[in-house]
Amino acid sequence: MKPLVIKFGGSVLEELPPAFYQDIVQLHKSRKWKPVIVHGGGPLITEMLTQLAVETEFVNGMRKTTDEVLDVVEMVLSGKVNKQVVRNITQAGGRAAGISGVDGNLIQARQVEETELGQVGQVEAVQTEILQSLMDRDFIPVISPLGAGLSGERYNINGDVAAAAMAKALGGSLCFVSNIPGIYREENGEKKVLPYISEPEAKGMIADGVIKEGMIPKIQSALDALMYKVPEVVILDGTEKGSLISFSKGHSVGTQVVL
Ligand SMILES: Nc1ncnc2c1ncn2[C@@H]1O[C@H](COP(=O)(O)OP(=O)(O)O)[C@@H](O)[C@H]1O
Ligand SMILES: CC(=O)N[C@@H](CCC(=O)OP(=O)(O)O)C(=O)O
Repeated sequence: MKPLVIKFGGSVLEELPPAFYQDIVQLHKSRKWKPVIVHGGGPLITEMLTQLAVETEFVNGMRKTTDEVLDVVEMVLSGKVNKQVVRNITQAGGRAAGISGVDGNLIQARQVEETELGQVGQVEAVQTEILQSLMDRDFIPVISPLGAGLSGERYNINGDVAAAAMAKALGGSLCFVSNIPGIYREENGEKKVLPYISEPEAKGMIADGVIKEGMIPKIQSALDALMYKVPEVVILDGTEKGSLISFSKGHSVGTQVVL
C-alpha cells in the first residue's frame, strides 16, 4: 500500500461533493493506497477574523500571524474544518481520525526566516509515529496544519507546506486538490491548463507574476517535495468528477509538477 497525501485547500473545501469523499474511501478500501489528508481553510479563517474585526494580510500567499490571529487559525482549522472533514469521510463510509500537527509532535516547527510574518512556522522535522498508529488501525488521518515549537509554542503552517512535509516523511505521492483544473498560462490570449510544469518554468512564471497568491506556496512545496524524492506531485480540481481516481490510475489529470 502506497501512502498518498491528499491536500485540499479552503478554496474548494465547501464545494467538494460527497463523491469526492467516496473516492478517498474507495482508494483506502482498494488496499493499494494509504490516504493521508491535510486540509487548509484559509477563506474560513479570513471570514472568522473579519467577523471578529481582526485585520489580516497575506504576503506571497502566507498569512501574517499575530498571537490573536493564531488563536483564530487554530480554532477554525482544528476545531471546525478538521472535524467537518472527518464527518464527511465517515459519511462516505470511511474511518477517519482528525489530529493537528501538534498532536504526537507530528510537525515540529520553528519561525520562518521572514520574521515579519509573525507566528508562521517552517517545518523542522516530522514525527510520523502517530500517523503510523492510525494507519495501522485502518484510519485515514486528517491533519490540520499547525506545528509545535521546541518550547511549547505553536505555529501557523501553510497547508501546502505541511502536506509536502507529510509526503516527504512518508515517501508518498502528493495530490493538491484545489478549485482550478491545474496551472494556467495564457497563450495567444487564451487561458490554457498546463499538463506539466517543470521547475525552471514554474520559477519563471512566479517571477513574471503568472503564478501568484496561493499558488506560490503550492508550487514551491511541490518542488520541495520532488527534490526530496516524493515520487509524483499533481495539482487537480476536486470538483471534477473522478479526478482523484484518474490520478490514482496513472491517467493524466490536472497539472503534474516535475523537476
Ligand atoms: N497560474 C495560475 N494558475 C492557476 N491558479 C493560479 C495561478 N496563479 C494564481 N492562482 C490562484 O491560486 C489559487 C489556488 O491557490 P489557493 O487559493 O491557495 O488554493 P487552496 O485553498 O486550494 O490551497 C487559484 O484559485 C488561483 O486564483
Ligand atoms: C501561514 C498560512 O498562510 N497559513 C494558512 C493556513 C491555512 C491554509 O493553508 O489554507 P489554504 O490551504 O486554504 O490556503 C492560513 O492562515 O490561511
